[in-house]
Amino acid sequence: MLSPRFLLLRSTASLTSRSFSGGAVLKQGKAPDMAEVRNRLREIVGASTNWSDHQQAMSERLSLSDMLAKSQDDLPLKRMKDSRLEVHLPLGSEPQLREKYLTFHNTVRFGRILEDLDSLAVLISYSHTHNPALKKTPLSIVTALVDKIDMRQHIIYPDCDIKFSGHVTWVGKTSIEAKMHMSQYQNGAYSPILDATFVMVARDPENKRAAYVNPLKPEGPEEEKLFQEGEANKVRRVELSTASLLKVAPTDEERKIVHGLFLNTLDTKTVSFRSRLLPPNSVWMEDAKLKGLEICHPQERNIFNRIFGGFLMRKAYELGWANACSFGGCRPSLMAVDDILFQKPVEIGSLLLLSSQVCYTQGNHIQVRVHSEVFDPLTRQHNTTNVFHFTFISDREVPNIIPMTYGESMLYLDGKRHFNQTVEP
Ligand SMILES: CCCCCCCCCC(=O)SCCNC(=O)CCNC(=O)[C@H](O)C(C)(C)COP(=O)(O)OP(=O)(O)OC[C@H]1O[C@@H](n2cnc3c(N)ncnc32)[C@H](O)[C@@H]1OP(=O)(O)O
Repeated sequence: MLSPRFLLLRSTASLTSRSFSGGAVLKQGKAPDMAEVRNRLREIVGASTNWSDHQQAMSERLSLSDMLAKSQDDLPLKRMKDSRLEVHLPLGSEPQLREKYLTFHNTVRFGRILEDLDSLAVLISYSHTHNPALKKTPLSIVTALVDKIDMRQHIIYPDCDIKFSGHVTWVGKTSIEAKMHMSQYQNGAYSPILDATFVMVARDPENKRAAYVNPLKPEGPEEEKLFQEGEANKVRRVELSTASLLKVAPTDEERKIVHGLFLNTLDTKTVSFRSRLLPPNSVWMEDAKLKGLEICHPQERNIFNRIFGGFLMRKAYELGWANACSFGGCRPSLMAVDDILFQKPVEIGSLLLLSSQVCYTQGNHIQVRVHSEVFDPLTRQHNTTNVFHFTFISDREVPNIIPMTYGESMLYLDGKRHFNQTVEP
C-alpha cells in the first residue's frame, strides 16, 4: 500500500489532546505525517506491521469480540463534529512528495487521490465510532461503496497544496456515510476540486459479521439537511439496485434505444438479422476493451490483511483512463466517479483480473465500466469483487460505441444510466 504523506491540520475541537482516529492523540504543534497516521490505524485495530505476524495479530483481535455493542442503543450518540477531519497534502510546499503524485503530463495522478480519500473515509469512520474506554477498537471498518465523486475542476496541479476535509453525514445500524471535499491552493485561496461520498460498513474484529455503529445526532438545520440527504441516498441506492438490468428488463424507452441501435447496424442489401454493419464514426463494443492483471502481494494489504480498497480503485481508474484515452485518441479528463461497489474482499495472494469496457459515449463524453474479479487457478473459479464506473470528458467528439449482442446492449444501457445520473442528474 502506498499511501501519501498526509499532514493533519485540524481535527474537531483542538489539536492538543483530541483523538482523531479512535485513540490516537495529537500533540500540539506537531502535525503527524501519513506514516504516523497509518501506524495509529494499525494501533487502533492491532494490525501487524510485518506480514509474518499477521496471523497472530488476527488471533489477538478475536478477543475484542466481547467489546462489540449488543445493540445500537448501547452506544452513545455522536455529533457530526466528532468525526470532522481536515488533512493537508503539501504538494506545493514539499516537492519531494510530488514525485509520487506526478503524471508524465504534469498533472496529479487521480488514482493516488482515490487512495487518499479511502484512507480519510476510514479515519473519519473510526473517529465517529471512537470509544475512549477502549485501547483498541473491536470494529473492522471497510469501504462498501464509493457512492459519488463529483469533479468541480478537471485539472489538479501537482505543485499546489491540497486540503481534504470531511465528516460523517449519516449512519444506519452498521453503515456510515462520510462526505469529503478536496480543495487546492491557487492564487492565494483554496478552491474546490471535488466532493466525494463514501459508504463504510462496520464489521466484527474478524471482518465476518456486521457490527453496530454509534447513532448520529445532527445539530442545526445544515446538519439536518445533510442527514436527510443521507437518508435519501440510502433509499436511492436500494431503488437503483432493485431496478438493475441484471434483475429486471429495460424500460420501454430503453428497449426502443436498443432496437434503434440494432436497426442502425443492419445491412440493407442482405436484409438479414445476422449480417451487421458498423455505422460510420462508430466502434463495436467488443473493440473497446482493455484488460489487466494484478497479483495481490502482501505490500498492498490493508489493516485487516485484505487488499486495500484504495489500491483497487487506483488500478481500476488507471486501466479505465487508459481505455478512454485509447478510445478517444487523446488524454481525457475525469468528470465523475459513481457507484463503485466493493462486493467482496480481495484476499492477499489472489490473481485479480481487471476488465475495462467503454460502454456509452455521448458527444465528447466516454463512460467506462471496470469489472474486477478474482480467479482461482486451482479451482478455475471466478468471483466478482468490484464494479467501477468512471465518466471521462475528451477535448474532441469521440466515436459512437455500438453494442452487438444483447449482453452488450445491457452494458450500454447501464452505462447510459450512470452517465445520466452523474452528468445530467
Ligand atoms: C494502514 C493504514 C491504511 C488505512 C487504510 C485502511 C483501509 C481499510 C478500508 C479498506 O481497504 S476495505 C477494502 C475494500 N472493501 C472491501 O473489501 C469490502 C468488500 N465487501 C464486503 O465485505 C461486503 O460486501 C460488505 C461488508 C461491504 C457488505 O456485506 P453484506 O452485504 O453481507 O452486508 P450486510 O447485509 O450485513 O449489511 C451491512 C450494512 O452494509 C450496508 N451495505 C451493504 N452493501 C452496501 C452497499 N453496496 N451500499 C451501501 N450500503 C451497503 C447495509 O445496508 C447494512 O447497513 P445498515 O446495517 O446500516 O442497514
